[in-house]
Amino acid sequence: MSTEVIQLREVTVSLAGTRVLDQVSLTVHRGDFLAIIGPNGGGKTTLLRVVLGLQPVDSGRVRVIGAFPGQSAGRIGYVPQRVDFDRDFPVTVMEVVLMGRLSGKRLFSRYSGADRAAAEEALETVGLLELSRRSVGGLSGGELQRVLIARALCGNPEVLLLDEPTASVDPGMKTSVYDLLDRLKTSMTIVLVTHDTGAVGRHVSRIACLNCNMVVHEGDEMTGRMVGDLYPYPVDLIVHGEPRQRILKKHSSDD
Ligand SMILES: Nc1ncnc2c1ncn2[C@@H]1O[C@H](COP(=O)(O)OP(=O)(O)OP(=O)(O)O)[C@@H](O)[C@H]1O
Repeated sequence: MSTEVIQLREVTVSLAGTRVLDQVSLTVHRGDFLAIIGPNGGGKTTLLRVVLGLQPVDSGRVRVIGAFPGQSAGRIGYVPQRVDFDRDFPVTVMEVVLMGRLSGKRLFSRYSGADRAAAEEALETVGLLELSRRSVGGLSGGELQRVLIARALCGNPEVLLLDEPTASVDPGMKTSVYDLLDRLKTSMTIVLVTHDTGAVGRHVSRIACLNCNMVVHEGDEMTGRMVGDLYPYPVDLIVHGEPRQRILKKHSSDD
């Protein structure tokens, strides 16, 4: 059985006349934990949308779990970068998480006991089971982020795609999101889009740098040179849990 779960070959995408992805090739294997980093507008969200089948490509080949993108919907969990919803809309945490079970269901069909059990398990995994009856409108940004992760987990996906899940959370919550991903990576393939250049190195198995073109680094080591090549401005590498001076010394000796 092939271990390739995501395969992009020379994929090019243009939006409003501008090339956003240029001949991007990427292979993600079963069990990988891949981080995609890159500057704003570098094409990271577009690439996830291509994998999800939400963004057609101009040219190139895309396969997701052996099928065309969009045909493996129930097997891919997606945590979007932003969710715009009316905070006054009366919907509970449990109801949002249950939406993760909608794939493959007929419209207006009821949730089963198995759906509810899966939703409870997903909420337990992200540590929010006690909030299941709360309205999502009253959640903090970090809590909402974990609810969205639970919604993605609720469908028991083989592959989890996350678009900047730590963008709006404090350092403590960030650590708890990474702890959660560390636990999940033993049972699923994870692709994480992030700007946490300092944090990813200690969690992921590979790092891909995307700025219209893609460079994949076979290893979890984030070096000053990698980051310097990617961003058009100076970036400090600060690895969580290590003193800043030690990191800067380590990475300046890489260069
Ligand atoms: N629907 C659209 N129409 C036109 N241009 C778009 C559209 N969606 C995205 N773009 C442009 O494509 C480029 C890539 O966007 P994308 O959201 O993929 O970048 P990103 O790397 O995820 O950025 P960020 O780190 O800021 O989230 C940006 O310049 C963006 O303005």
